[in-house]
Amino acid sequence: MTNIVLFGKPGAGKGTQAEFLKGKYNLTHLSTGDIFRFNIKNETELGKLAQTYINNGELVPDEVTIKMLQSEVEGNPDSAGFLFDGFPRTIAQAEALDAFLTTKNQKITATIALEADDEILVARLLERGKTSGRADDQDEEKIRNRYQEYNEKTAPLIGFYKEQNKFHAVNGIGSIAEITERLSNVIDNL
Ligand SMILES: Nc1ncnc2c1ncn2[C@@H]1O[C@H](COP(=O)(O)OP(=O)(O)O)[C@@H](O)[C@H]1O
Repeated sequence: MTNIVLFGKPGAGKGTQAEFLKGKYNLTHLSTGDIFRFNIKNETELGKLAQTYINNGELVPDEVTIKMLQSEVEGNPDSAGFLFDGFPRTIAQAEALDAFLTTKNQKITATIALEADDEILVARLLERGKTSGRADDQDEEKIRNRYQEYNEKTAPLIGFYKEQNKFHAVNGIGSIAEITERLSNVIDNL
């Protein structure tokens, strides 16, 4: 079983690449952002809980996010492996994920980061905001807040996975196909 964490700042292209990688490697794609947005759209209890955080560019509390992620994994018992996109985003989430996978005799195979400069990413998000309808993509202040959240809470995961020799990084600037190829090179050599 191959379990990959796709890592990167907001706008780095995780969702775009996941669409290609999931088919190529037969992985179940779990995007916490997509799951939250689906729940918001359908006005579920989870959606109501997450909405304010998301619209303000803040992280949804760990407790809520971890529980949701676990139930998504449990809901795919026949999966050949998972592509985690947008999770973990805090050390507490990463520890909970490791503990949870251990109970299933599984582990994270590798974490692959898509790297790009902040200015490029902010411009990409504002562009996406014109068509995505995402409130968190339309306001530069909320975007900045997501970067602050990333720097404070998510960036420490780089060290967490480096210590386990599981951290790989690829250049996230280039054509979509070029970047898929860079990611595939890493996965093929795991
Ligand atoms: N693992 C997580 N922990 C907490 N909140 C999350 C997590 N994943 C997604 N969210 C919430 O959903 C929002 C959108 O997620 P996502 O679509 O992955 O965003 P981005 O494009 O910023 O990477 C985040 O800004 C955050 O509020």
